[in-house]
Amino acid sequence: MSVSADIRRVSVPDIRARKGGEPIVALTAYHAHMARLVDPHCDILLVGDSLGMVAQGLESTVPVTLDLMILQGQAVVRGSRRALVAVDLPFGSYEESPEAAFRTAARVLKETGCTAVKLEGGVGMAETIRFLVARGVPVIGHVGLTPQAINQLGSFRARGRDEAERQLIAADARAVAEAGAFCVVIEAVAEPLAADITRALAVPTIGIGASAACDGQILVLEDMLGLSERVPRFVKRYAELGRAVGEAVGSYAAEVRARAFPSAAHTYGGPRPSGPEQGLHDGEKGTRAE
Ligand SMILES: Nc1nc(=O)c2c([nH]1)NC[C@@H]1CN(c3ccc(C(=O)N[C@@H](CCC(=O)O)C(=O)O)cc3)CN21
Ligand SMILES: CC(C)C(=O)C(=O)O
Ligand SMILES: [Mg+2]
Repeated sequence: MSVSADIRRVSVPDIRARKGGEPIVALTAYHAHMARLVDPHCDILLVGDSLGMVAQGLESTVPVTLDLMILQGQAVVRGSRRALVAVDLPFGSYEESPEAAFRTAARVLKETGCTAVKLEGGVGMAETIRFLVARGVPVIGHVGLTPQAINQLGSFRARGRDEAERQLIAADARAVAEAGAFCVVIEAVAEPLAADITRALAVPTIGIGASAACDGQILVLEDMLGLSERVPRFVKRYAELGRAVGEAVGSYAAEVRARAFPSAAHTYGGPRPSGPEQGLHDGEKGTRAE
């Protein structure tokens, strides 16, 4: 029997209640296997549209489709049990009208089983956020650097570099919070602005390249694991998994070429697989939910 049946997911009120308290830990996840590994440590798993750049090799998040977000959202919900799962609404799926946004968000909630959606934008999206929240869709706001606007912005640079732009970003954050967003992602702004916004809002702020002044932090998982080729300057690499993958695959390739793999232990009709070489299989058995 599963011991997990009584583990309740982090809820929207749980996140709201973290304002000014213990920092919120969030990471992106796109796949069931990574969700399973990350879930025990996180409050929020975001199925970010950055998956288009990280997993699809795209130059920006603009081409990411709703169908892709739903497929990966399903995988992350299946792979997790504790964290709140939120899914990014991709470019073109929500901006046209509050009604269009609701249809999109309803599909995401119904087809993935996630708890919340995230959408980019500030003052211009406040009416849409109010419309969604009034109809049972929890919304995470996203202000500062909004990557879906890359064609207007020109580059993924830090935002709020002059006072006028800082005022606009602060107004965006206030507008999405007042419209009912239960937390707000602030991307790529300097600490004083992030601190001002965090003080001004009644809901938690979650920073990415927005300093320790925020109520929580989020990073793209592949970036902090050392799997991404290039990372924004605000990323700290907590592991070098890219190197580990290269080494493992190099060993495999060398053994295949030398006919050292597969040995008898990994061949049907040979000795039963057991011992330290089989550690991966043993380990998986021990942590399965069923
Ligand atoms: N892998 C990945 N990680 C991310 O954090 C991320 C994505 N992808 N895709 C969507 C957005 C884009 N993001 C980015 C991407 C690059 C920088 C960056 O390196 N900025 C440089 C300046 C780059 C320039 O001037 O063109 C900087 O120093 O801030 C910042 C945020 C954050 N998001
Ligand atoms: C980095 C976060 C905030 C995001 O929007 C994404 O991964 O798409
Ligand atoms: Mg995103």
